[in-house]
Amino acid sequence: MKTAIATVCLSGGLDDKLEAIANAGFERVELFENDLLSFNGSPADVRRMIEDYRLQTITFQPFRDFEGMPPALRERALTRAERKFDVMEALGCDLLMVCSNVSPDSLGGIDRAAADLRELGDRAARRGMRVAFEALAWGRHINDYRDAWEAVRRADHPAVGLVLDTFHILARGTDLSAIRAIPRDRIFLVQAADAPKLDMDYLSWSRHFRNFPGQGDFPLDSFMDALAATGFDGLFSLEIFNDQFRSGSTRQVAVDGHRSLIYLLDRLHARSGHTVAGLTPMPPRAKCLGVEFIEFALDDQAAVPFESMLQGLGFRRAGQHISKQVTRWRQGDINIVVNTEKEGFAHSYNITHGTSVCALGLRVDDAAATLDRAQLLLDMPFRQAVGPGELEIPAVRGLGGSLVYFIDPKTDLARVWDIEFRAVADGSDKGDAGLQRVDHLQQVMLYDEMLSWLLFYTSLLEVDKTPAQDVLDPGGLVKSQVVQSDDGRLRLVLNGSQSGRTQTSRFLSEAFGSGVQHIALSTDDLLTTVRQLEANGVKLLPVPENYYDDLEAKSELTMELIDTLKAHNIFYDREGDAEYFQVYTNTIEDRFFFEIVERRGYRGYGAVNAPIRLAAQARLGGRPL
Ligand SMILES: O=C(O)c1ccc(O)c(O)c1
Ligand SMILES: [Mg+2]
Repeated sequence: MKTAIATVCLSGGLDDKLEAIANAGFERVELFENDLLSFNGSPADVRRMIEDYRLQTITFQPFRDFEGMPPALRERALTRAERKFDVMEALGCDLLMVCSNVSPDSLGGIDRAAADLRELGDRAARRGMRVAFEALAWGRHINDYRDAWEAVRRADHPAVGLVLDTFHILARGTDLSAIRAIPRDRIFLVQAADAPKLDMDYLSWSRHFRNFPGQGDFPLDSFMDALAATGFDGLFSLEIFNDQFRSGSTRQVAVDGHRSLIYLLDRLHARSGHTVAGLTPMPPRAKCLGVEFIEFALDDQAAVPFESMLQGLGFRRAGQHISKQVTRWRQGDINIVVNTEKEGFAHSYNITHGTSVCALGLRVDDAAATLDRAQLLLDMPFRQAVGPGELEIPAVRGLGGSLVYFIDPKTDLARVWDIEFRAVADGSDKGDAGLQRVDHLQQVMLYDEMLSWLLFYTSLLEVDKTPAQDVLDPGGLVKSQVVQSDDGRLRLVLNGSQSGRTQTSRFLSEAFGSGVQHIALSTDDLLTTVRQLEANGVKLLPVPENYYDDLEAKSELTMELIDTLKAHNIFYDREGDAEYFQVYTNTIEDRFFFEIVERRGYRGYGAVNAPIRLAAQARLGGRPL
């Protein structure tokens, strides 16, 4: 397919938009009339600028309120169209996109619309141009793609074709099967957009909340299957009206757009097995086998209390890097890497962000293939100098400029701990707390970044999103979006907030950007773990008594169990027969903390407990451990 993006998707002036579009790897654009009108230069100047970016203008749009006008207004509409053709001639664009009429003056009737489109087609053809007709979901008479197609079919003109815009089709829940019967050369343009499920009028939904394929809830894959059944191989463009995108980073949104398109076509390819023109085949989404390590960047001073906290949590010093100031701490299947180097990536990360997680190591089935896929998805690979005897671990840039490393079981990467680390004696007098695995990571980000990172993870790894939730923080609402693998081996909670006073927002300002705010580690027996933590001198986040009174009122737990939970500050949640137990450490440097969980068949994250936890943390104001 010949992929493109509409200028309306992005923020900035037309020149900023075109630069971002070209830099994101697009070769074609849909030019929105407003972007031309607000540009300080002639259509010929715009044409030159577009050509300088080696872009091609595939369509000029929208042309409104055309079909079905009563005779007195019909002539005016046709004259208006001629003026657009003049502009298009200067732009070097040959396709005018006409959206269905919303005017109260317009009249219904497919034959009337067809006759108007035929006349417009004649006029376009005389100038070597074409027109493409789209049903707006809120069109006055034509608001269903099947009616738009019928009008185009009856117009029976080689210069008149159909636009399929997934928003208008999927927002109305229109049956997709009729798409399969449309001859592919009659579809002049496909516009792709996703959107969250919302209960609102079509126009507001469309103009403010569309997002890129894969970021919303629409069944785009079903649409793609129907489209592919026609053999369609033509113009395929992103057309997203989204307030956030239009105030966001032009560059980032353009890259996200291209990534979403590549991923959409990749899914089509994976389902059908057929080659998709315009798509470089790529390795499948990486199966994530777990978190191999979490690396912290610290300075020498911060490392002292941090490492003593790790000891309190039952971690043992297990290895020292062969050439760097990097220590491996271990418990169960969990590896925490403490990096206090004075140069290199972790050091610069520490200078910018303070004590923080600078890298995640993910266990995947094939690390090299994962990196290949990442590059084809326009993710940013990362390389740094590798010392003698060290491994080059494939990595890409992740949240906040941190790194995501890929480790696999089939190469030397599986032996990274043996190759790059030498064993050291521990000497800790603190007991092992029975922590087994990384259960989940919570990453905090700007609200406007959430859709970007959702797409980053879901396009690269075999993880899927669950419905977003609003969590109440004493300082405002926090939006929380989970991405996780089916088997729970990778669970990420992405949090963002539009309020400046939430824990989420404080993290962003204090850590100078997005990053990991908390790490949840799992145990098979939380009560035993907590007793050991207490023996090790670890202070857990105190939970208010009211919580347990409420728990007693709403659950069927025995008084004895509730008393135990209360005595140890354990949160509880239940889903059917599945149970969840959680405790939190106090915050470190007022922003980072650990959570310890025991899952008994439970698949959630204790969202009901989050407001109480956030309030308790806000009250404490992050007392050091
Ligand atoms: O919201 C609109 O008016 C509008 C304009 C052009 C389009 O292609 C579209 O899908 C919607
Ligand atoms: Mg459209």
